[in-house]
Amino acid sequence: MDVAKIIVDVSTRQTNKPWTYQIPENLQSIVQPGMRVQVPFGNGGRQIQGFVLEVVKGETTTKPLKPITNVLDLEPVLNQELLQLSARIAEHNFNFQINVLQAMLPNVMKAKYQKTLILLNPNLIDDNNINDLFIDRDEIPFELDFIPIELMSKIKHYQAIKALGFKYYLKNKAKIKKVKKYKNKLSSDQYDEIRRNLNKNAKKQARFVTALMENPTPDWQLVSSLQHSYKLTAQDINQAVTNGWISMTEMETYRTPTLSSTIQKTKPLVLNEEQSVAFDAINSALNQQISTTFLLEGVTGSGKTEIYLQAIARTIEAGKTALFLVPEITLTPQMVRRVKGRFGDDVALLHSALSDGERYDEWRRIQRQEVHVVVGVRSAIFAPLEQIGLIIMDEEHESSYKQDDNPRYHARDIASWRANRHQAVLILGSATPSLESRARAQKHVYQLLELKKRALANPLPTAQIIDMSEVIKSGGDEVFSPQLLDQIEERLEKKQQIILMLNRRGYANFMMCRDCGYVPMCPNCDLALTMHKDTYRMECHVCGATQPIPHKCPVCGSTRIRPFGTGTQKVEEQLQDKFPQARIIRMDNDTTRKKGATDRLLEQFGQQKADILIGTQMIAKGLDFPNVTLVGVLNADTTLKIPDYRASERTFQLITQVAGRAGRADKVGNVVIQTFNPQHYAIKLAQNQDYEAFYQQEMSLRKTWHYSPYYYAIQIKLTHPNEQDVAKIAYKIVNWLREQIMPSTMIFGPAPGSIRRVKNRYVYQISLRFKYDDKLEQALNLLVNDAQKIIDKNIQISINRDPINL
Ligand SMILES: Nc1ncnc2c1ncn2[C@@H]1O[C@H](COP(=O)(O)OP(=O)(O)OP(=O)(O)O)[C@@H](O)[C@H]1O
Ligand SMILES: [Zn+2]
Ligand SMILES: [Zn+2]
Repeated sequence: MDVAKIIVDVSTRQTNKPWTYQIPENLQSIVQPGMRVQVPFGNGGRQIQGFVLEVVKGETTTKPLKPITNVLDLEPVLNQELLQLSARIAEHNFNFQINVLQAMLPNVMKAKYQKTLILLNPNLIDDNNINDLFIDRDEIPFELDFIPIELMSKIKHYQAIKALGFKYYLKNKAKIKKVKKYKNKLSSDQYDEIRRNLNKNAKKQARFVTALMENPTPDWQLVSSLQHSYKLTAQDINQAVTNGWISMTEMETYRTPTLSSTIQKTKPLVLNEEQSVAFDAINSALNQQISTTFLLEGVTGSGKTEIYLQAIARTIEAGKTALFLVPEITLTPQMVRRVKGRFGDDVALLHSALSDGERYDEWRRIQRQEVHVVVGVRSAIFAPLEQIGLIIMDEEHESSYKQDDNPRYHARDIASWRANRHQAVLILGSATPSLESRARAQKHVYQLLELKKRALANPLPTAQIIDMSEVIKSGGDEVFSPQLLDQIEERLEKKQQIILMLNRRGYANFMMCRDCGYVPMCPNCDLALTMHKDTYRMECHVCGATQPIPHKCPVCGSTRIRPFGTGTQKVEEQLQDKFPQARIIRMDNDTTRKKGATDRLLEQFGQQKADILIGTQMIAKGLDFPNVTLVGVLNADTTLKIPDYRASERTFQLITQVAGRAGRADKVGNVVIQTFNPQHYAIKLAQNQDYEAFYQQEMSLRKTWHYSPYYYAIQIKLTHPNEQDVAKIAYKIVNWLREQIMPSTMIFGPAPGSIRRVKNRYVYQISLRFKYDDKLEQALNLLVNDAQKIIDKNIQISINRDPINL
């Protein structure tokens, strides 16, 4: 018998393994590894989606096997490389393999299920309300729109006596977009004759036939443009088909993402000396086809992007493909322009601002090997490119490369695995590399390439630190220091542009009663609710619970209940008050929510339709506007207060990056850094953009405290509805682990989670730190897969390697 090993679409520990199914006769020549299939699962005969990992011919089995119901693809959607990668990622990060497989594909290829209620035996039903449901049909969708909730207990009863039953459907959401196209069927002479024989009043038809006569169609043409140009209705077109004037067909088309304006074609620049040295090293690795990882450490504005582009060009010339990762969608519009400007339609885009349909179509262009270059965010690391010659990770230090939620993974690990498999070159680029990458370069695991000067030999901006406690002591403004105001005024006069950043990371926009200190909290989680002005609600960022914004304190009745901390919108208002003539663009979550908004706002700023760009950390990276000469960091230190050992690193990176937006072309740039911690080393070293000094200092602290990159970290999170139980279980697990893993591995905790309760479940954490432990991965996979069975069925365990938030 032919069988298939299949990963099924059920995310539980018990199902997280390949299941064996029989391949029925009619599917034997079709089913291949990497295809999505429909299979029955469990006792209810429920139909679900699965991924074929492996096909085994002529297997002898003792047990009867369930057969595959149907295939959902005619060709594999995942190749061998990605199938193998999915297993490796799942194991390394303690994920369910199904979640990894799904993350590798566009959203629309995820299964969508529908459940229906069916009438099995009408004779057994004596309830009129139930009978009414089935008056004109014997199957209805099992949804509240169709079934009143008060009938549920009766439905359960009839289901028990087999009068009613359920049926499950698996739907394919992946829709291919089609367009109508036409071709002429006749010769010019024939059209001419038709035209002459037309009735004198048939003016429109005459126009139509003339158009066909004068426009020969060697290829299929869009019907819509014909309709548009000659003002024809769908009926006119159908009539023409019936008359035998044209033939018509439906063809597949791609939904291509558009930008707000056209992209200028660009040519390679002549590299400066530092760039040439770096490029030559990369180029020779590309030629030798030996998998090499480069850390390209280049100060802001040093021209890293130009090196990427020229390396991509070489890769394409060699007949290979390139994968270019960028951190966040905000960075993408400018970067996309630069890549598309060089490589045009040879580029596919994968980022979250695309619609589902566009994403699916871009993915299919890659899958069919129609493009050589893919630009995308984190999940684009799964792009189904073959023949990869080059992988680039721009701003490699960015925490958004780590997916901290199911399925967990770090794009950098995957980039390195894929580069290895393809004998490809991997470039990690940044002005402020992660300490982990910089340390690997120190040990020659990565090859370090440095760009110490800006591309146009222009100086780095000079920066000034302002002590905000001094400003406030002398009666100044909390948001704008006099020094910053002076500089803004000066730039406005000179018609130069300004970028202001309000650092909101680790900064909650919550409400507080000024009289009794009451803060509105989430009823399910131990967390303050955050205010959202656009929706006029208080929202919980963890569980999504919402409430109206309170106008009166529910505890003491005071009306002095107000937002705590300053939002971008408020800062914008204050700024506009001070500089009524200034044109301001604000970029934050509220103004960039709409599709294409980021691109549009940045375009406006680039065309100098505004003087000041004010925003959250989303404006800190990658922007390249020549006329910006002043950058203001309004509150440098909010990131310093995050309870995370990376707080200093994040602060240093953020300030250095945003400061680097100033003076990138021919004008000298200035930076004003407002802070309450003017003596902090992260801030002082960011002032001079001195990455190497920061690296040295931070590394010695990390060593002292046993943190990354000296030690790896893994965090185990346990949740349970009962607070005492979770604590007891946590201690049990620690004792068990002690026996399984190497003695050199340090175990911290258990301790209550930093948020004690989430979605009504109590949280406990255990942290592990280790340099090397070859028993750990296996022990943790065992724990995660079997804990519910062995320990307690209510416990939920998640394990996070190198967590972003400790
Ligand atoms: N060889 C060159 N000749 C002329 N101009 C160059 C050259 N290389 C780069 N530039 C220009 O210098 C500016 C800065 O380059 P780029 O944006 O690539 O720097 P970057 O290192 O990626 O910066 P950041 O890390 O700050 O985003 C750009 O406007 C770019 O067009
Ligand atoms: Zn109060
Ligand atoms: Zn909540």
